[in-house]
Amino acid sequence: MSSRQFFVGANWKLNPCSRDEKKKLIDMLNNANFDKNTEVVVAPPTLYAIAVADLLRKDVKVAAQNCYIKASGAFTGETSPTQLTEAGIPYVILGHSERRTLFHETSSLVAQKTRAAIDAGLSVILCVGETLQERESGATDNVVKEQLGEVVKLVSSEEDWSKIVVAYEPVWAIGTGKVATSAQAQETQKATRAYLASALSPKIAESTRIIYGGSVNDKNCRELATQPDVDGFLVGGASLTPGFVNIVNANAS
Ligand SMILES: O=C(CO)COP(=O)(O)O
Repeated sequence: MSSRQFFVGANWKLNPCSRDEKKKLIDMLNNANFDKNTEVVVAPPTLYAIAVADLLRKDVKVAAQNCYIKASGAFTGETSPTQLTEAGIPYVILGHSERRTLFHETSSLVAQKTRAAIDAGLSVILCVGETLQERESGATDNVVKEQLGEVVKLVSSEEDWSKIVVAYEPVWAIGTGKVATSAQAQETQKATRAYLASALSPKIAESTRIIYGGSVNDKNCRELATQPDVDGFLVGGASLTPGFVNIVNANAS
């Protein structure tokens, strides 16, 4: 049994749209019985982050879904990591595959964002993962290494890595209902930890939480949670449903 604290993140993506839906989700979270040993983080759309943080129980933290590399300046439409810190938002998701694909974020930019976020005092949920084509061609571990390698160039101290949760999210499993098997998640997450050990240090590798994301639901979460290198989940669609409570409690005995 590892000493890493189980971590479950809710990535609401661009949901919900109405105030009513938002209130329902917050009520669901506030009334839930969560395992005390699990760290729970909710990432609403940035526009709602402050309001959600105000309304949410205080043992659940709030994350933004993205931020820029600069604190301020002429960068229309962006959110600065310093502004997030000032607003009392402790976490940010970076490198999500939707941002890499739809908004053309490179691994180098994601690494710069990670550096800037940590410098501003934020913790980072750093997403990595391969496409179906990359998995089928046997490139999974190399893709994850390349994505993490850019971050390792800019972020290498033990203190900085204590602020990072790595989210392994195979692109083919996101929003498709096609969850990775627990063996697939374990294999890639074990390889990811081995990479962190060789690129940084065994100590950093051992203490960094590596979570799984991609079609996690309240049916498949318990089996995934039994894997030694699965330290939690980043949940999309199912985080908008009452089943999210069971996912948070997937590691509870
Ligand atoms: O992208 C995800 C979490 O960041 C996963 O999304 P789904 O759980 O909807 O597959």
